[in-house]
Amino acid sequence: MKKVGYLGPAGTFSEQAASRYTSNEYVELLPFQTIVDVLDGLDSGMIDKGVVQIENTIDGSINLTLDRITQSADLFVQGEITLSITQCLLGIPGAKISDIREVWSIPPAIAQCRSFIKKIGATVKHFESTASAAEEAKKSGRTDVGAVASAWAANRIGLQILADQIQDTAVNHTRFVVVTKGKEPLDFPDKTMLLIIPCQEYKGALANILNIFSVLNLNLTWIESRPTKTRLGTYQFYLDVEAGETDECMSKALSILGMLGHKIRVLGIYKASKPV
Ligand SMILES: O=C(O)C(=O)C[C@]1(C(=O)O)C=C[C@@H](O)C=C1
Repeated sequence: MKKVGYLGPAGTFSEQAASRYTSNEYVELLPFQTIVDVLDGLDSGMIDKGVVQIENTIDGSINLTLDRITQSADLFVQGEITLSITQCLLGIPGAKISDIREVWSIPPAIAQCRSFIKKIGATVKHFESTASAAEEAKKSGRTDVGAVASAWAANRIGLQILADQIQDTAVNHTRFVVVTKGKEPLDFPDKTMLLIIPCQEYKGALANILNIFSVLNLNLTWIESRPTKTRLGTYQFYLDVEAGETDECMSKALSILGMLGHKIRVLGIYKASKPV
């Protein structure tokens, strides 16, 4: 049976993403402590696929995921799933919202609920996931601690929902990518994830790169920059293009970028999915 890794423990949004993505397959879902552990597990052959968060409506891209995927030449994005995220404040049974002084969760979940946390005047403490924060809150027995996590986590871990819909915006989505080691063939892909390291030889490289996609009528659904980690002020760019790698316009874009001296790595080829 294929093994699929996700950020655990049971009760995380990542578990929901992994179980929904694989709902038509017989797979074993394996929890890991961090995103990096999931992708290390993939690299070492411990699992066949990893489902990891990459982007959120409110908090933006997850740098750890980008950096760790980039680190291994073999890791490849071959799918995506986007979840609608409703954050709740969970407390131990009997706790009251007016008692909460500390809010525990993973940094992106905290960032999604900044206004609410400010309103209740609580301090924050970071954990590796929403569910690990919820488990620790339960173990602590403290009535002044709340965890930001899902209603599903409340149910699984045995906590009470003190407030729901506490994220800053009504619409809140997190996109997860499905990563494999090596490329697996896929029918009719319609999205390509690229890493472009601009040639440092000339000015305006980014404008020039973006122009190539615009002229070829290729839509970009996501763009992120990360430091090259070699020299301050030098960046590399991550792009999701709404086209398969072998579509005519995409092939043209890739060959023009190559001719101009930019370094390109195709990080993934996959099917676009609608939020669930
Ligand atoms: O901690 C979890 O439950 C996760 O699955 C991680 C994560 C994230 O890091 O973005 C995933 C979705 C939500 O945006 C909040 C937390």
